[in-house]
Amino acid sequence: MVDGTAHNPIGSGSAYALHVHSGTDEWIWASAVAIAAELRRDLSDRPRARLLLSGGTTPAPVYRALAQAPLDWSRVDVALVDERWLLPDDPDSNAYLVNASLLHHYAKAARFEVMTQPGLRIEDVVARANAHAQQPAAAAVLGMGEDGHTASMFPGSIDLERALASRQAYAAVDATGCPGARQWLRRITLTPAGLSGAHAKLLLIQGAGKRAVLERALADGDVSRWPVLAALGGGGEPPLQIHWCP
Ligand SMILES: O=C1O[C@H](COP(=O)(O)O)[C@@H](O)[C@H](O)[C@H]1O
Repeated sequence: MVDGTAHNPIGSGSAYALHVHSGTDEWIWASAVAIAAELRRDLSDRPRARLLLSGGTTPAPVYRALAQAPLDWSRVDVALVDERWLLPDDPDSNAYLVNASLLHHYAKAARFEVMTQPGLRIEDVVARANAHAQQPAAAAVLGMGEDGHTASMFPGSIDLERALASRQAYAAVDATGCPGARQWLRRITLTPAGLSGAHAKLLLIQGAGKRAVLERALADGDVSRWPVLAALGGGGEPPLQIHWCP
């Protein structure tokens, strides 16, 4: 494990811990065990625990492993770090991914707060997400794109600065300007303000390409170029736990 401070835009202190795993299986199980430990910790001293999950192409195997953790899932609220402006039954939505990969085995008993619903405007969705975010998260599980985006905070997008500066936990964003957002330009994202209350933050990444992106981001230190830096801890916040494998 490597501890690092790098250029931390948020404050001083240990900003991250890098856990290097030898291969995919170890990465899957270590990440799942780490998330389960955070849930167990919150469940031991409060009635309910909140888990924030990302979508994308990376985390599904971790969620499938996490579903097998013997926790009191009936006391767990699962919510999303971000969502594309799609309904939960759309296979390209992050809700669909979480539903398909996590909500099985023991985790079937969890309560899943989807963001989007037929008839709700994006402003309503954000208002509801902000109301739910009053409950601090036991853990926020983040991903990172090859462009350095995390959640739906995309470098070069027209709404990035507004999301970074938001005092609300969630914001509606237009990701126009960043090709990494692909065709899903309208999105809802957790903001740095929303992330700051999480009791633990994990970043799950795989592959040499993403490791190189992470190292460039840490060396550069500019959160506008590398929104993943918004996830760094320090200054009293828990360090970001980065789980990586080749
Ligand atoms: O669009 C998104 O991308 C990121 C990273 O996804 P990946 O496919 O590179 O793993 C993801 O964390 C986020 O939730 C999602 O909306």
